[in-house]
Amino acid sequence: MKIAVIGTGYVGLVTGVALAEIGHTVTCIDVDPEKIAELNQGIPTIYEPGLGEMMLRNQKRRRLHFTDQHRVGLDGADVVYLAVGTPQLADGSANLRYIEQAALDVAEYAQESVIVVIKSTVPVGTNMRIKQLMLSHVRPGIAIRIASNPEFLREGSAIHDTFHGDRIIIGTEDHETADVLEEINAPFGIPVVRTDVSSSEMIKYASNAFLATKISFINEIANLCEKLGADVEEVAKGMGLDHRIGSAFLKAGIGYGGSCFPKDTNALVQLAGNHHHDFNLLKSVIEVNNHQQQLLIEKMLTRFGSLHGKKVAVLGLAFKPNTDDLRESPALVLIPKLAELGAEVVCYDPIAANQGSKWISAPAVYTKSVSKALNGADCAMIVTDWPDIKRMDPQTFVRLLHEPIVFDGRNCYTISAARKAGIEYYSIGRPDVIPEVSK
Ligand SMILES: NC(=O)C1=CN([C@@H]2O[C@H](COP(=O)(O)OP(=O)(O)OC[C@H]3O[C@@H](n4cnc5c(N)ncnc54)[C@H](O)[C@@H]3O)[C@@H](O)[C@H]2O)C=CC1
Ligand SMILES: O=C(O)[C@H]1O[C@H](OP(=O)(O)OP(=O)(O)OC[C@H]2O[C@@H](n3ccc(=O)[nH]c3=O)[C@H](O)[C@@H]2O)[C@H](O)[C@@H](O)[C@@H]1O
Repeated sequence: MKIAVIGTGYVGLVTGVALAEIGHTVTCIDVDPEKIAELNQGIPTIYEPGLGEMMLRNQKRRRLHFTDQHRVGLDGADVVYLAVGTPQLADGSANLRYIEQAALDVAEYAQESVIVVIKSTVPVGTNMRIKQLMLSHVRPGIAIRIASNPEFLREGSAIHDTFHGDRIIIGTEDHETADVLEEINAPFGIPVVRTDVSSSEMIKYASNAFLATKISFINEIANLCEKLGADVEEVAKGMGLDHRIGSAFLKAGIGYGGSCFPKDTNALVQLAGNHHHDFNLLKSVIEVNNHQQQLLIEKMLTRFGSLHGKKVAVLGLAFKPNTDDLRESPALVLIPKLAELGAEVVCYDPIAANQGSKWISAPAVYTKSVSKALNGADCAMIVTDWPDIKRMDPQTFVRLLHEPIVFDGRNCYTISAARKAGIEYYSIGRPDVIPEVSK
């Protein structure tokens, strides 16, 4: 079975590498020649634990190839995965320009009948529209079979998720196509769920929207806990033990970010609206998240009155640990706001520090040294729960900050550890810690 993957972003690259690892011959295609040049030198273009070694291994086995030429990559392919971006348009809906172009690329170069698998997250109905688009452009006699096979990997644990996923969803129009895809995926040993194309497309949006809902729900509970003197970590633990609820995605914080939850929740609201369905619940989830991203600034203003002239050490830029991805990171909201309020900002991130100035135009200094960021600052703001930040002794704040005042958007330390260290500590959904001397 010869497989082509169009798009070598997060999903395309991980899909291509994983399919090669389980024994298939895969060619990954991207329009970006620089990306392809790096990949051909064995350099992974994304930061993802475990990806680099697996990629190199399969390049050496000659099972994994990269090209910027669609003609070369699609030559003789039996199955083509489309894994291009579906970013958000100004109105919140999904931009399908890239997936349409990728489909036209397949139609142009397909020499024989082909199965086209859409991995990208696309609104319900897109697979069938893409099929029609291809059929109207392929040479006569070539059959196109379509399959929706949404991706559920998380950045930072993409390789683990791909090999240990909970399910593989395959939405097709016919059993034969589903048989082929089930056979391709069999070595993963993950349960396969066969369904129709539209339901498969909806499973992806509904899953992301539900996870985002869990996060906004626990964040609302956290905000209420602060007012009522409860501790959200205790509440989440107590709730999560009920297996009907589950403990995952109940970590309160400064809101969800990343390339998918924000865009996919907006796209689902738009999709619903296009069909005269007002998705009020999801609108509230988004609203709660937007407010949550501002919360640390509100806490700082309450504490200091004004941030003018304050030196703030921002710990973490990435939208979550183990990735250098800043897409929709709360840092993109918080850093410009701090600068606007007159604060001097120094940002630390172990991996994403050099991305800072590419993403954020507000004045700020970026460093890969946590002590450089903290040294002499008036307070620290924790945006990403990187393991090294979580493992750090809270005494470090006492040693390095001008005053040991910490605003923690990720609840990295226990209340007792903060008390013991003698720091002034404001976290999410938990009691504030004010040392006696600061009172
Ligand atoms: N990033 C993630 O963690 C996840 C993403 N998804 C979905 O997967 C899709 C892809 O997301 P990412 O990998 O993050 O996208 P991305 O934006 O990082 O990468 C897309 C790649 O496709 C290439 N490309 C665009 N048009 C092309 C064409 N016609 N031919 C060849 N290459 C082309 C671009 O140059 C780029 O390298 C999106 O729909 C996203 O919602 C789903 C699950 C997880
Ligand atoms: O469609 C996608 O792109 C992917 O979106 C998410 O994956 P990802 O965005 O990589 O990261 P998550 O681990 O889900 O975290 C997303 C955001 O939610 C936040 N989060 C997560 C969990 C939690 O309990 N609390 C919380 O605030 C994280 O800090 C992060 O900002 C989903 O988890 C994947 O299943 C999905 O494939």
